[in-house]
Amino acid sequence: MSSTAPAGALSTLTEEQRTAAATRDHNLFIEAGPGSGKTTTSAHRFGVQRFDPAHREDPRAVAAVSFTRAATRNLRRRVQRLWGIGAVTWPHRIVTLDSIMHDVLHDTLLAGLLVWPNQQRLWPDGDIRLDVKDSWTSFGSKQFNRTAYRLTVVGKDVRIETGFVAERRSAVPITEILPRLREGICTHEDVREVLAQALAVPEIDAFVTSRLATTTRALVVDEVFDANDLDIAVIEAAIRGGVAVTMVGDPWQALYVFRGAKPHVVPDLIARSGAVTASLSTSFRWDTAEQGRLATDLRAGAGITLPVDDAATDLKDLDVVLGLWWKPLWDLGEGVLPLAFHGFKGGYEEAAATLLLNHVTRTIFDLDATYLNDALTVLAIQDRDVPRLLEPALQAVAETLRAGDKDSVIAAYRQLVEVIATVSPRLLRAPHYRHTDRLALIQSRLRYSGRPLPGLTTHQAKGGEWDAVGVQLSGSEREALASGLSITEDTHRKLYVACTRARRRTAEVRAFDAHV
Ligand SMILES: Nc1ncnc2c1ncn2[C@@H]1O[C@H](COP(=O)(O)OP(=O)(O)OP(=O)(O)O)[C@@H](O)[C@H]1O
Repeated sequence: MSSTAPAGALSTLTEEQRTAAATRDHNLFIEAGPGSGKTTTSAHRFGVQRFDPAHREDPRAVAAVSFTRAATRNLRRRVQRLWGIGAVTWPHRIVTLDSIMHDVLHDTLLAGLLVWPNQQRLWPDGDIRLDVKDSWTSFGSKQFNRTAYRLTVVGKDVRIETGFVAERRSAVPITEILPRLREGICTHEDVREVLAQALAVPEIDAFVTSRLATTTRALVVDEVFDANDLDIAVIEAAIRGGVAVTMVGDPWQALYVFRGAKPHVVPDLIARSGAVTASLSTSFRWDTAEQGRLATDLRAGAGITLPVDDAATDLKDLDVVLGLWWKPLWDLGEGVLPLAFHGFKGGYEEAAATLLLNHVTRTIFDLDATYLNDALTVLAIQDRDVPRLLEPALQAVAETLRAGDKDSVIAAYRQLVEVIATVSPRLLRAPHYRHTDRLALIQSRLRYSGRPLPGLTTHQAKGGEWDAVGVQLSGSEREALASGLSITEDTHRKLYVACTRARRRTAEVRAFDAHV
């Protein structure tokens, strides 16, 4: 294994970026606004620490974590481009924080500090292998029901508690879940639940701290303002263990409050860690004075009004349209093709339509539909190559839609049902407007005379940049921009992220009838 870093990897950085990437300060906080090179600098810092000659013989890992797979992939790609493929060979790695949590829980079970339900029978030779899934939907469809379960830590035992919630809601019934839990299968959510309780036990907390210290010498935490309580507890355990922790983020771009992110407590974490702050003051994103001014004004809380583009006529000047929600993006008309119908709910018909949407977005934009993986999981399709293998069959469905009128939607739906039956055990229901409506949405985009623009929500756009960005706004979002954004408001931060993705120009996009 080579320990030599590519020469001159830092030469393209500004003085500020270079200092942040190469400083010998043990704990570091890299603070910066949009486009100032946070990801670029994180990728450099990862390599500097990975190839540090002082640690040539050190067996411990340099790790970088982010909160989403997309952000992790982006950082890994940049590190490999800068430092070569060998930069992330074992034990060094760039993974989601969920993956670190899984490792930590696994080690805690292996050390005998926690005992999984049915552990003796499951892994009699002590070779513990939890099988952690994204969700339960690959094992059964969501149904309206009241059954619920929770994993609790009682002494050393992980126990399964069952019961009922007050209101029926769409969820996989626990009759599908309980046998799997006893087979050592669980979800990332379960891992988090167990770990959060386990870390309250001083002996386990001490074990996790020392485990992190003995396996990891440096940790880069990307987008630290998206951390929730458990994330913060694990980062803090690493700091206590003496791991060199670099925290990178912009408090204005914290978007994951719905997943429990606590952007307001991160400054305390940084203060407690004794991290030195490195600020990156120059943004490389803005190619026009207008876009630079917009970003500065938004951050200063000044009111702004975006120029308005007509969704019927002006889209050709844009590269992408962003919105806070999926549905209003579809409402902009056939010139915008969003990468998802709505937040993924887990139905079979929805998953089938998502596979078709993915075929269309791949063909037109070379981009995956946002919930492709969820769709494959729900349809119990293990082979991730299936979307590629289905291309000719899905193209035939798309042709039926493109060539036909409204009535062809039902024919296309039946055709799609047959295609899915070749790769999935799930049975799709007969045509119903709730299922065929999604195909009608795709049909209008296929029949559009021009090339539609991709529509993304702010969450998908985070970390991305384009020349010209259209933003879809509701009345209250427009008013929020006009009266000035506040960093403490979740919606305002989403608007801030949407309006700071463009290099050259940001415009509001409205459907034609919204003008009158
Ligand atoms: N020193 C530099 N010289 C030239 N271009 C740079 C430099 N640093 C970063 N860039 C470019 O600036 C753009 C933004 O960089 P990057 O994505 O790292 O910023 P960021 O702070 O992570 O952005 P955001 O917070 O908005 O996601 C990229 O196109 C990157 O290549």
